[in-house]
Formats: sequence, structure tokens, C-alpha cells
Amino acid sequence: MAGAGERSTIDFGSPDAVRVLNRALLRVYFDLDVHLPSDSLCPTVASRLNYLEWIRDNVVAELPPDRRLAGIDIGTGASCIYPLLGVRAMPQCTFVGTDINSDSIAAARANVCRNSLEEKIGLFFNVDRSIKLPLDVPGFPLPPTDADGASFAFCMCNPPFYRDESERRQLARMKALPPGLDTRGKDDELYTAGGEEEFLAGLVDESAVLGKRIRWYTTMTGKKATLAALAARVRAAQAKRIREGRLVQGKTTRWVLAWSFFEQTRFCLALRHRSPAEAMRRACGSPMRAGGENVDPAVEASEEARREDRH
Ligand SMILES: C[S@@+](CC[C@H](N)C(=O)[O-])C[C@H]1O[C@@H](n2cnc3c(N)ncnc32)[C@H](O)[C@@H]1O
Repeated sequence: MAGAGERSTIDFGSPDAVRVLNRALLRVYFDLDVHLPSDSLCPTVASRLNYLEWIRDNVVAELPPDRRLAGIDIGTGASCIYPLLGVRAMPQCTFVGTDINSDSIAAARANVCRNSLEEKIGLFFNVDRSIKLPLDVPGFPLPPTDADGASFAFCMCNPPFYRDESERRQLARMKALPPGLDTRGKDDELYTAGGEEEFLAGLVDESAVLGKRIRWYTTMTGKKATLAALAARVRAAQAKRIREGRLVQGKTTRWVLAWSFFEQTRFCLALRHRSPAEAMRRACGSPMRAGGENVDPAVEASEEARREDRH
């Protein structure tokens, strides 16, 4: 207990305390009953919401608002945190969560059922860990394609963090983390051969093959250096559009990279600086009503190209 004048807090060095806090936040603010197994990564709600909101504002917002959208969460983990929070942050979305760990898939499935979200969240146990986007593996739940041939509006990924235990220790030392505050979880959650760099290089290569079957490919990275290497690989894969984001929560920073093999649509050109309703009118070619300035699509396209062309 805190004494008079002292600030109450919880013991962030205690995994149990952090677990209870996150369960409470999910319950109170998102009406989600989520079991977070003690042997698995305990996701912080703010950081997960941050990435989802980035996708909502930078990817989903440029699609017509009446459209039903599907997203893939690569490596959903035992919590299934992104799909669960995702259907709250973007009610027009359905999700497919994948994972290579059968215990995580079982726990994720129980969380989906506990919240009666089976209609909105599907799960896929990916037996081949060399694949990140198993769209063509038998049994993968593919939604119907849209008018442009895309099955999914986006994919997202919080990749395993380290190449091995020595990288984990090294990064913890660099951040000067006190014992107890370093990341804990299952080996599959923490480690991947070659680290996040190699994992995400594989994702870019798969995206080059799948092309327009997913409208926007996105991933989070834990290291800024990974972002630059990844952006170069995405350029080499001839993506048409690239976007970068930085997610800051407290003392922690993460980076997001998004890329697409679609050219900019009339809808997203019109959306710049306007409400979705105005964008719909413009994309459909009807004249603007009072208050709307005219848009020269060529100018907006070059502005956008300059903005995205920073790599
Ligand atoms: C850092 S954890 C992220 C878990 C959860 N999404 C979160 O943010 O708390 C990475 C996850 O990726 C999974 N994973 C690793 N390789 C994978 C692959 N090829 N396909 C799907 N999932 C994979 C791991 O089992 C683990 O659950």
C-alpha cells in the first residue's frame, strides 16, 4: 500500500500483477474477457492498440467505409490480442489469426469462444514455420475476394523478437532493464532463427509472390535498423506504395512498415484532407457541394508520392 502523499502503482516486475492489470484493462475498456496463460507473453494493451489504430488510420481509412474487411494476424499468440482488440477498434473487420504453436492456438481459440467472437475471428494452426502467409495451404480460411481480386485488406505481424538468448540479454543490457522487467514468454514467441530481420525478410519475399491478394502488408519491428533493411527489400520487390510509422508508448518505441502492390486508388486520392463521405462522392465522380475545394488528383498523387518516397 502507498502511504499518504505517495502515488499508488503496481509492481511491474511481477508478471502476475501485469497480467491482472492487462486483464482488467481489456475487461473494463473493451468488454473482453481474456485469459493470459502464465507461460506465455503478456501483451501490453496500449502497445497493441497503438499498432491497430495505426492500421485503422493509415490503411483501413482509405478504403470505402461501407466495405467489410478482413485482416490476417501473423503469430497471434495465446492471447489472440490483435484480433480481439481489432474487432473492437474496427468493427467492420474480421480476422484470421495464425500461429505455429499448437498450445497458443488452443488458448487463442478458448479466448475467442469466451467472448463469442467465432463469427468474426478464425484461427489457423500453421504447421510449416517457414511460411508466414499460408493463404494457399489447404484449410486456410479465405474470405471472398473483393472487386480488385484481394482476399484481405491487410496483414499485420508482431514477429518473434530475438535470434537467440544472447541477443535477448544484449538488448536487455542496452535498455538497462532491471531484472524482472525483461520480456518473458514461450520460446516460439521470443526466438526465431535469424531474428526479426530474417523473419520479416521472408515476409517481404512471400508478399512479392502473393502481390495483390493482400491489399496492404504491414509489420511491426522492435529495432529501428530492421525497418531500414526491410524498406530496401520492399522497394526491391517493387511495391507501389510504402508507409512508415513510429509507435511510442511510455519509454518503448516500435516501428511499423506497410507496403502495397496496388497503385493509389481514386478513393484514397479523394480522401486526403476530406471526410470519408466526401471521398465517396469524389471517387464516384459526383460534384462537390458547398465548402469542398477542388482536388487535382495529379497534385495529390505527387504529394503522396513525395511523402511515401522517402526511402
Ligand atoms: C512476439 S509473439 C506475438 C504474439 C502476439 N501477437 C502479441 O503481440 O502478443 C510472435 C508469435 O509469432 C508466432 N510465430 C512464429 N513463427 C510463425 C510463423 N511462421 N507463422 C505464424 N506464427 C508464427 C509465435 O509462435 C508467437 O506466438
